[in-house]
Amino acid sequence: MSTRRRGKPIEEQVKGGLSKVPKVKRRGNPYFNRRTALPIILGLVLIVAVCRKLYQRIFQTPIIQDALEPFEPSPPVEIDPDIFQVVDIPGRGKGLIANRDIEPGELVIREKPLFKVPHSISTSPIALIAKLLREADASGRQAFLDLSYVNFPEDVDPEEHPDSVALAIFETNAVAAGDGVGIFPRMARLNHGCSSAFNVVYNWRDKEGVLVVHALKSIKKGEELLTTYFDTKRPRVERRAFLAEHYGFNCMCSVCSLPDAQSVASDKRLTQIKDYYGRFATWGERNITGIEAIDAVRSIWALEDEEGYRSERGRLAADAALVAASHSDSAATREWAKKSVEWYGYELGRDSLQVHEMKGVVASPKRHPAWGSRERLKVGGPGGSK
Ligand SMILES: C[S@@+](CC[C@H](N)C(=O)[O-])C[C@H]1O[C@@H](n2cnc3c(N)ncnc32)[C@H](O)[C@@H]1O
Repeated sequence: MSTRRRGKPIEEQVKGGLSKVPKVKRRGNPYFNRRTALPIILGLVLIVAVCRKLYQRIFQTPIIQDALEPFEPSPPVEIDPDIFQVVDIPGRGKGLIANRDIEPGELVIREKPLFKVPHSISTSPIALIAKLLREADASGRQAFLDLSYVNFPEDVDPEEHPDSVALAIFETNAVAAGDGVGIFPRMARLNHGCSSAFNVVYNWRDKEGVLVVHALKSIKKGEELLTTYFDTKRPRVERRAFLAEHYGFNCMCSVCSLPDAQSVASDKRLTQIKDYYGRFATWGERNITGIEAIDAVRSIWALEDEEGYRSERGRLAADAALVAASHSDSAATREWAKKSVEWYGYELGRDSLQVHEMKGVVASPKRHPAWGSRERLKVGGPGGSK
């Protein structure tokens, strides 16, 4: 079907209509005409460039890109091969147990995908996964087939339908990896915990083509390493329903098994955190002031401290730095950027691109790309009053 609009051809419309509109006479400028315009513009560009250089020299505020070397992934950090062991855990299948105390920010897994499936595919997923498995080497294929799976129809015999089993394994274990979804057999043994219960976070690094897992909190020897399978900032009843449907288990993590009164208090905090995130986002639409936006960030931080929720803080502090920079609050931009460096460091690694970028903001707040894009305002740093 044609998408062209019906109507008179444009020439006819112009002929009959536009020619009748009286022409507005252009005012002539004796100093600014076609002949003089180019040299004037070039002159202005030159003056601006010279002023900018002078300004940078006087105030020593090199732009972020100049202040730091361009980001290059550092050589892989060596991981202690015995940092955890894979063991059977009653009621959870296999899981990872720390063999020693682990510090926040420590790298525990760095893994290339066994294979990746793009977000949009033209063939059937079952056929694609079967093909990718055939292409994997024997040990990779075995590692994949050893993984657990759920939600397999009871009336179907797995022995007779190996391709359907492969799809179920994929659905139970695949995680986001840039432009696709990947299988990482070592990481896939991580079990789930909600809210304050998870202590490691995984993250895909596009430039390196690897998945990294860092400790978000200190983990004691003998403790289980737990990640989170989804955004758990919602009430227990909803979390459990989601996990039962998608992962086939009734969550009994330390947060889901809190006594009722404490669980209600935790649910309330998680809901409030989510609401404050929603409020914070409205600063983008100018519905709240920069001061109110920073207040929302402080409220999130305080509620998370109470809850023991530690994730996403690098990003939150980076967003607060953006608000502060937009309102030209240099001290606050730097303080929030410092927080961001610290928390991105735990969650994504001290060698991550995000830490590198936020170090640039700490070094030179006024060179934040959002600097001065809103009215001047003292919004305050993380230590300011609520
Ligand atoms: C990605 S796998 C994790 C590793 C898995 N336990 C194994 O043995 O390979 C996901 C599955 O692990 C189990 N699982 C994960 N977290 C759990 C938890 N907190 N409690 C019970 N089972 C859990 C569920 O069966 C889930 O479908």
